[in-house]
Formats: sequence, structure tokens, C-alpha cells
Amino acid sequence: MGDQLLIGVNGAAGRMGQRVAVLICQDPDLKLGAALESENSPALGKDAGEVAGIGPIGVKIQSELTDRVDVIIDFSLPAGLIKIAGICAERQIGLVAATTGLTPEQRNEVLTASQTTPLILAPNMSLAVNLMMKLVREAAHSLKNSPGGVDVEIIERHHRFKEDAPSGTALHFGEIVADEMGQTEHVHGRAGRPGPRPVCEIGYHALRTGDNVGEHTIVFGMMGETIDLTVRGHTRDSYVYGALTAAKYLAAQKPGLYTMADVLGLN
Ligand SMILES: NC(=O)C1=CN([C@@H]2O[C@H](COP(=O)(O)OP(=O)(O)OC[C@H]3O[C@@H](n4cnc5c(N)ncnc54)[C@H](OP(=O)(O)O)[C@@H]3O)[C@@H](O)[C@H]2O)C=CC1
Ligand SMILES: O=C(O)C1=N[C@H](C(=O)O)C[C@H](O)C1
Repeated sequence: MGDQLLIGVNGAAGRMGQRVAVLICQDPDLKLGAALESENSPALGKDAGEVAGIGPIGVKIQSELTDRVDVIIDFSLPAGLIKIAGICAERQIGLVAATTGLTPEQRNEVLTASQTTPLILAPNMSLAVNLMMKLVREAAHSLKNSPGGVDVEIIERHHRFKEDAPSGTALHFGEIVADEMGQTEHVHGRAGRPGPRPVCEIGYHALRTGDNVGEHTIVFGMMGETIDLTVRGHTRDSYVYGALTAAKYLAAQKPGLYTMADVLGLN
């Protein structure tokens, strides 16, 4: 199958990386070309399919990219993303960057890869979540001059293993709302006596329970009524399908920065 796209996965032994490997193997247009982990990973040298629970597929997990690939999909940690972004930029390999929890400086460093290679850097790859981003923008735009003011709070729920908070997706929802409505303060939880809530705030609430793969609710609270917009993931495959679609999209693009809205036809 010579015309298959060769995909590398960075963070191959992780929760997301394993599902990326499995769903690549189920897609006739794709082939897993490389499986990468950090240099200290206990998974180094193991078969990526065995680690993902589907039996051997002939791709060993490595810490360095030695094989040719067309696009890399990264679900790792900020340090892992920065390293692979440098490699992708140098070798002109398309990069689907899904890792969250980056500092602004780390984000800028990753973004420089788009000068030499096609790049997507998005906190959420799911179709439903990206559609919600459009709906939230529309709601924020329509409600911004509501008499009595509108209080926006963002509630997210994720599994107990998640390392960053609030989620990258929650922060992005907040950016969309602030862009439309002009809030200037981003408040993370409340305790003590914060006093009456100023309308210039967006509040974020990060719940960490069990094995939740990701839920986001954007609350638009007004005097007399409330709108809750909620999107829920059922399995991690919702993110993986988006990432695979993004990889196929990037393989046909020139160097530059692209968005999931471009990939999913939501513009
Ligand atoms: N954009 C999106 O749609 C989504 C984004 N995410 C984000 O993806 C990231 C990963 O999530 P998840 O799979 O749950 O996390 P995991 O911790 O399960 O997986 C991350 C993997 O990356 C590995 N890793 C750590 N450092 C490096 C490195 N330097 N190079 C390569 N690999 C490395 C980890 O190894 P070790 O355990 O040995 O450190 C681990 O196997 C998170 O930032 C999460 O928020 C998650 C879901 C959807
Ligand atoms: O860590 C996760 O699981 C997820 N992380 C992403 C985020 O931080 O927004 C996306 C999704 O919600 C799952």
C-alpha cells in the first residue's frame, strides 16, 4: 500500500497515543510509521501495538525519530511537544499538536514550526467540541449587550490522571467568550469572601473525577434565566478521529498554521 500516509505518534504509550496507534491500524489510508516516547520511558523497545493492546504491529517504541514519516501526531507533555516541534520544523514534517498545558512561551516556541512546516496546535480535536466553539462564540456575541449583564462560568470535568488545569479546551472557550464580550479577568475557583461577582470576570472550575474523558459546560447566567451549553466526550476516540482527519489535511498543505475549523470545514 505505497500511497498510505505514514504517521508518527509522539506519546505513543499514553492514554491518547495508544488509541491513535489502534485507529491508525484500522484506517486503510494510514500506516503507523513511528512510535515515540521520552528517553526515560519504560515502554522503549516494546511493540506499539502490544502496548496499545492489539498485538504486535512491527513498530517499536523509540525515543528518537529515525524513520520517514509524513505527519506526526503529538499527545504527550509540553517538553515532548517542544522537542518534536523542532524536529518537524527542521525535517518539514507536518505536525498535529494536541498537547495542552503549555506556557505562553512554550506555545510561541511550538508555533515557530509553522514557518517551515504545516502545523495545527489545538486544545481539542473533537468535531463536537470544535462545533461548540462556534456555538459559544455565537451565544457570546448575541448575549453581550443583555440588560442586567451576563455572567460566564466554565465548568470542565476530566479524569483523575489529568495533569493540567483548567483544561486547554476550557481556556480556549474562555478566550472565545472574552473576545466577543470583553471580560478582562479570568478567575480560577472561588473561596473565602470574594464579594459580589463583577461582570468582567470569567470563572473556571476544574473537576477531576474517575475516568471522565472530558466534559465542558459554558454557563451564560443572566437576571431571570440561564443558558448552559454542554459537550461531553464518551471515549477518547472522538479526539483521535479528529487528529487523524487533521493529519490527512496537513499532508496536503504548504507550511503554515492551520486550525481544526479549517480541517473540519467549520469556517
Ligand atoms: N487536543 C486534544 O484533543 C486532546 C489533548 N489531550 C492532551 O494530550 C496530552 C496527553 O494526554 P494523555 O494521553 O491523557 O496523557 P498520558 O500521560 O497518558 O500520555 C502522555 C504520554 O507522553 C509521554 N511523554 C512524556 N514526555 C515525553 C517526551 N518528552 N516525548 C515523548 N513522549 C513523552 C508520557 O510518558 P510517561 O508517562 O513515561 O511520562 C506518556 O506516555 C495532554 O496534554 C492532554 O491534555 C488529550 C486528549 C485530547
Ligand atoms: O487530558 C485530557 O484528557 C484532555 N485534554 C484536553 C484539554 O486539556 O482540553 C482535551 C480533552 O478535554 C481531553
